[in-house]
Amino acid sequence: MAMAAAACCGQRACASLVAGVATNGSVLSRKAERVYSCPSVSSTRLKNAAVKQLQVVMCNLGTSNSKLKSLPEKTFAIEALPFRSVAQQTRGRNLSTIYAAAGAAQQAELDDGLVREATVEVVEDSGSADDRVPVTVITGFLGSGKTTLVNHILTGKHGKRIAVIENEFGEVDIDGSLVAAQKSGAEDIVMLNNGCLCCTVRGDLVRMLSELVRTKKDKFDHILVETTGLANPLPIIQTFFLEEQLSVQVRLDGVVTLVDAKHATRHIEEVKPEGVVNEAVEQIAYADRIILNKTDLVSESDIEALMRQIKRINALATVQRATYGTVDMDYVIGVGGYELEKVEDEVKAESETHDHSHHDHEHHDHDHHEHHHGEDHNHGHEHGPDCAPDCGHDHADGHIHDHVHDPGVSSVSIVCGGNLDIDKINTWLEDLLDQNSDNIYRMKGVLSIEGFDSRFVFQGVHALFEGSPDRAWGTHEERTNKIVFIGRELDRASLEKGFKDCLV
Ligand SMILES: Nc1nc2c(ncn2[C@@H]2O[C@H](COP(=O)(O)OP(=O)(O)OP(=O)(O)O)[C@@H](O)[C@H]2O)c(=O)[nH]1
Repeated sequence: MAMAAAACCGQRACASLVAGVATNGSVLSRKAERVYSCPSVSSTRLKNAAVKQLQVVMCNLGTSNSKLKSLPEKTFAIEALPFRSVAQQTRGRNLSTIYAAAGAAQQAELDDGLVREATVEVVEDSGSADDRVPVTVITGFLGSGKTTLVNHILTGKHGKRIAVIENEFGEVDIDGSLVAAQKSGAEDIVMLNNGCLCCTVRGDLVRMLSELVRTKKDKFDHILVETTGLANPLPIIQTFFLEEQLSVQVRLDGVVTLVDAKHATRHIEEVKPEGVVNEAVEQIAYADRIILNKTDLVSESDIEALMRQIKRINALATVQRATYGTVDMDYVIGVGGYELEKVEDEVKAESETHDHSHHDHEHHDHDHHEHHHGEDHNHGHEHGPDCAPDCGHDHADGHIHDHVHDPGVSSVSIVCGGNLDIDKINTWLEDLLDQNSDNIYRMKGVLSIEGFDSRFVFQGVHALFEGSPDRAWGTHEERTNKIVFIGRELDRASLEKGFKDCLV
């Protein structure tokens, strides 16, 4: 599934919950089976999709007819800021762009770049499988067991042919570190050893992936990328969405992070100078799957404490204990960490493990300092993540609170029933990403929008954001909103209040 990306949209990225289309400012019933949100990433899929009916939905001011007409037949592009409803746009807040083209025949009038009328009906046919090569990024602090896991995967009985890109600093002893890999006959092991993937050799990663796919695509089914122990996963993740050419060849299947049960706490708790990232924390925060490795070296209580610490950072990823990276292949391959179809499972699993009604998330207590926003208007108490939005304190009044919130990386989950007003949730999410996308590492959610029969799912990495209508709510299904943020300096109370203010 494609993710909208800044590079391809030419503006901050975007996706659309806008499934309904409107005339005269009113929202009509949704007709889209699937709304794609990025032209470049999904082009392969789109070419294969059976477009039943497709008309121009909406056009940004300034998007010319010729631009739309120049798109090849049976392709379309949609770009939009999150959750922006047609009503809002026609009121002149021209932040979104949704445009589509499926041959000129059904195009709506576009003379002045505004939408007159539109419907979208795109039906994905069964032959429209995504044929991009999946890539798993394996990360984890120095010595956590990454190569051991790679060897385990390469020697496993999964029937997949795997290529490996291995990033090491300096000289690498291939014979030593990847003996099993070589014996197992991995399709390709490519070394990247002149720097770190997340910074100096990112261009090399792009070239290598492209080259592998271009020359040997029929020789393997999956690519593993093993990062250095000090890599920050974010630039690597972004590469898959922002490099347009690459994004049509490969797709990021997931980030798997190894955590060394013996040493991780020390690394996680290390206080870094201002502006310096703590790689161990970042690696956990961006993970889709976490392997708590080397559990043979620590006690049960240490494992449990570390589990809690990991969950506070990343409430979305599943965590599995292991020794020598021995986990089921399904756990690391075929993760679908960026697929909207998987969002529900992840968000559901998270919400089931937490009792949200009691706000029982603990502080992410490493790397903390009290965060005083001022001394002169001290409310005489501290309130942090445990403080409910309706606690009676004004969270949004611009007053200076003596206010503790978590300056580290943590997760905030919000679960609540009720329907959301599409305009309000649009605006809230858009403002949130506008103001805070640097701090919001990942977000996933399932939403219930007033007036819509279908659920809406979305997921994002910083400003990269993708959303889509999902299946219809069941007749007896409770319409519950679930949303999970992972990020830095998340203010739980403010997020909860902002979200709940969007309820009708
Ligand atoms: N006791 C124990 N040792 C392990 C386990 N997993 C891996 N090791 C050992 O830990 C050492 C480091 O493992 P690697 O797989 O090389 O770790 P890495 O993350 O690739 O290391 P770097 O590339 O240096 O960051 C090796 O000696 C492994 O045999 C485990 O579960 N238990």
